Amino acid sequence: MNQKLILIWYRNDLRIHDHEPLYQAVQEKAQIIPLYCFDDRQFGTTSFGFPKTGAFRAQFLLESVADLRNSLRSLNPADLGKSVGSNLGSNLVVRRGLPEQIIPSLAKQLGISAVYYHGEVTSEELAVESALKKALSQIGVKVKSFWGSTLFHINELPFGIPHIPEVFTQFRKQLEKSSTVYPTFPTPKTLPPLPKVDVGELPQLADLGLEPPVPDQRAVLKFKGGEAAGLARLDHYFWQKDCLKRYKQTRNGMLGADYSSKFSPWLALGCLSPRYIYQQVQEYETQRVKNDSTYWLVFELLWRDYFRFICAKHGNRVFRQSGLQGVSIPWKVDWKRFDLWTEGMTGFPLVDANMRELKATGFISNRGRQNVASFLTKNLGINWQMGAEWFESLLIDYDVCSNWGNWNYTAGVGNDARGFRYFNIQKQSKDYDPQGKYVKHWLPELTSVPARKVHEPWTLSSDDQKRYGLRIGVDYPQPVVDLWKSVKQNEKVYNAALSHRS
Ligand SMILES: Cc1cc2nc3c(=O)[nH]c(=O)nc-3n(C[C@H](O)[C@H](O)[C@H](O)COP(=O)(O)OP(=O)(O)OC[C@H]3O[C@@H](n4cnc5c(N)ncnc54)[C@H](O)[C@@H]3O)c2cc1C
Ligand SMILES: Nc1ncnc2c1ncn2[C@@H]1O[C@H](COP(=O)(O)OP(=O)(O)OP(=O)(O)O)[C@@H](O)[C@H]1O
Repeated sequence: MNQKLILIWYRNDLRIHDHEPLYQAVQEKAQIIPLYCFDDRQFGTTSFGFPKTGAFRAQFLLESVADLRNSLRSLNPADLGKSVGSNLGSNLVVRRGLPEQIIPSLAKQLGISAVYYHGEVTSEELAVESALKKALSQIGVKVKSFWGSTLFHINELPFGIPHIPEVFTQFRKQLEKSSTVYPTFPTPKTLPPLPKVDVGELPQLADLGLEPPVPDQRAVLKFKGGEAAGLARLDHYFWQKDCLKRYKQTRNGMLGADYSSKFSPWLALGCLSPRYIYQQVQEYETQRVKNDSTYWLVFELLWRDYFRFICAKHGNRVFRQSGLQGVSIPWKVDWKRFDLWTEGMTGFPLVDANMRELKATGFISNRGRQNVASFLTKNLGINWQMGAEWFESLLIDYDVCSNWGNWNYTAGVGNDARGFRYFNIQKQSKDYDPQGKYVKHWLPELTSVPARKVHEPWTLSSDDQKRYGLRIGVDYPQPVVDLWKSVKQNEKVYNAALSHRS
């Protein structure tokens, strides 16, 4: 009898550890073809005209795919056993184009009997899945979709998708009470060799129409894509530097490598599995310490799960201007002010430092994201979708559900109807950057301004401006709005929109 031939379609699951489709195919003693397709639709433009996958994201993706190929293929025998996945004896087939065309054509050419992959929940991804299923069913190829991106498996939810609680706390409490995290799937020790097939070259950034991003020495971390780098980051954060025991106290920081885990880019592309992180947290709790901080990292991973399940529940609502809540707010499409925001030229140092960091590195902290998103929507009253698309283009940890879900929240169109909430930028600046170290890191023009003035440079007298070598309106901008007045105006608009809701 001919051996079964299974194609593993890699998507946002670029790893070999805790990978159910790969594990299953090995269990079935099948021949295996791992495939990654660079889908041109992901390299087009967003509705507001930004590159859908910008250069930082694309670079991180290319590194991750290259690392997966390394893990899957035969390396130098001297590397055997040195790192996860070295010398598995297979390879990664790489193609560029539409998966729903490439996979059926490979299936015909090679006699593939089944295609296994991790399913997604949002419309662009689902559309590809259904086109693929249709094409494969026409040629009699079996398709099997697995659930694998979250900490809690979909089968472990104490409620069906249509009944997922809208409010995070209810979601979390029910899960914590009655669900368990599945153990990780074992990493295969070896794989069958690839059948004869052209493995294909990895594209370069230029092939994807992108310029290589210029590295910025001020970045929090030299992020490198791939499972090996993701596992190394975990080892560093938990085991080498012992940072997990202080995570809850440091997680709101903005400066430096270790205030938070920085796992998000690897999680977004599936280089790290959340269940593996969970297992390591448990190990840490046994070997080192169990405290609020070790709990809190898992708590944050639950936010990630929550957004994914909420997207599965609500479909395209998360992308719509009226958001999950369905509230029509007359958002502005003010390109002039939007550009000041993206360039970090609003005149508010905390906002500007974060926006410059984002543009220069493709990453900013959670504290930063909340503040800049609040400023765009609650102070400038600008359409939150423009902000979400800007993040989509730039963030190396772009995760469709976490990004659009969090933007829904900060814009006040999410499903936690708690009214018009906003961040007081001046208070946030003083609370989270009391010495001004963060803003000075990204805004060198403010270097000599003393801490007590650095978050409100517009209040400097002309003598002080001379003393600190800073001309407001020339070297650093005047504030683009009055913080207080703008928030009050937008609150009125928001409340009026809510009261007109049917
Ligand atoms: C407007 C906005 C947009 C965002 N867009 C994204 C995005 O595209 N991708 C993304 O992964 N996160 C997004 N976040 C959530 C959060 O800011 C990042 O996950 C976090 O900053 C990543 O850094 P870290 O890995 O060091 O986080 P840590 O503090 O170390 O947290 C550990 C992990 O928990 C998860 N997590 C933490 N906070 C959140 C949250 N609020 N929502 C969902 N998951 C969370 C992440 O997977 C993170 O890696 C967004 C937040 C906001 C306010
Ligand atoms: N993974 C993704 N990343 C970013 N944007 C996405 C993703 N998946 C879907 N979208 C966006 O979601 C939007 C789809 O929402 P929209 O409600 O306009 O579609 P629709 O065709 O009207 O949906 P429906 O058929 O449910 O009415 C599109 O702009 C699409 O690009």
